[in-house]
Amino acid sequence: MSKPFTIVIATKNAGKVKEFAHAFAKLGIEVKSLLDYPSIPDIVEDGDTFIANAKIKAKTAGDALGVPVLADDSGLAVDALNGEPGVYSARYAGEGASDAQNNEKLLAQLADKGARLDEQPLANGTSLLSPAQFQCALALYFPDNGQFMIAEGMVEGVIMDRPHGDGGFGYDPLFYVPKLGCSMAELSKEEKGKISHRGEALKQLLPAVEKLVTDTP
Ligand SMILES: O=P(O)(O)OP(=O)(O)OP(=O)(O)OC[C@H]1O[C@@H](n2cnc3c(O)ncnc32)[C@H](O)[C@@H]1O
Ligand SMILES: [Mg+2]
Repeated sequence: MSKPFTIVIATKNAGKVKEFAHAFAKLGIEVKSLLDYPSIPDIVEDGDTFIANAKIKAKTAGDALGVPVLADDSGLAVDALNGEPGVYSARYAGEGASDAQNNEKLLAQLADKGARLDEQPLANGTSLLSPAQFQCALALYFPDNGQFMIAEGMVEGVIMDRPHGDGGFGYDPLFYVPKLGCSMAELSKEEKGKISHRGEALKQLLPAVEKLVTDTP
């Protein structure tokens, strides 16, 4: 049996790695991440947009490893906070902040603004605070010709005043998905992948990744 194709994802986020591994496993593709290549130094994400940061991560890792690399830059845009935290989502509560610290800061900022939707609270007493979107940019970089393929995805939700669920990562426990009637953290990887910003972007790049598999000797 031939060795499975491995794609490198330029991320150190274990939650993203699990989601990509789940999606690619169905195609018989294995996933490696920057957690497997500790010799690649931390990448400075100083772009103004998700696309710019995804390109920086994919190019840095792709040039270092000499193989095509996929990178994900993503985040949460909250209407009541004028689109914040946006590209600062990972470091909202400061450089190296944990998911719990970022979630706490998000709730504190929304409380400061007195953000609350007029609608009835959810059945479990939870209140809805502000519409929000998860956004994702993916960049697939080819070091042999310096070209990128880019895809974007987005999912609409509403920030709740308390966390629900223990799946996913990041802001998932605070992100209510109206069309499913639960939080993003209450979904399985399969369910999240079908509706998420990352799932939507990945769907667009899958044909290119499959071509990579068939073109690689
Ligand atoms: O840069 P890498 O190494 O990929 O990992 P990161 O966690 O720093 O990733 P980003 O720079 O793209 O920052 C995205 C942040 O946005 C949040 N985020 C992105 N996608 C999410 C998702 O599917 N669910 C919950 N939160 C998400 C989460 O807090 C991430 O840390
Ligand atoms: Mg990052």
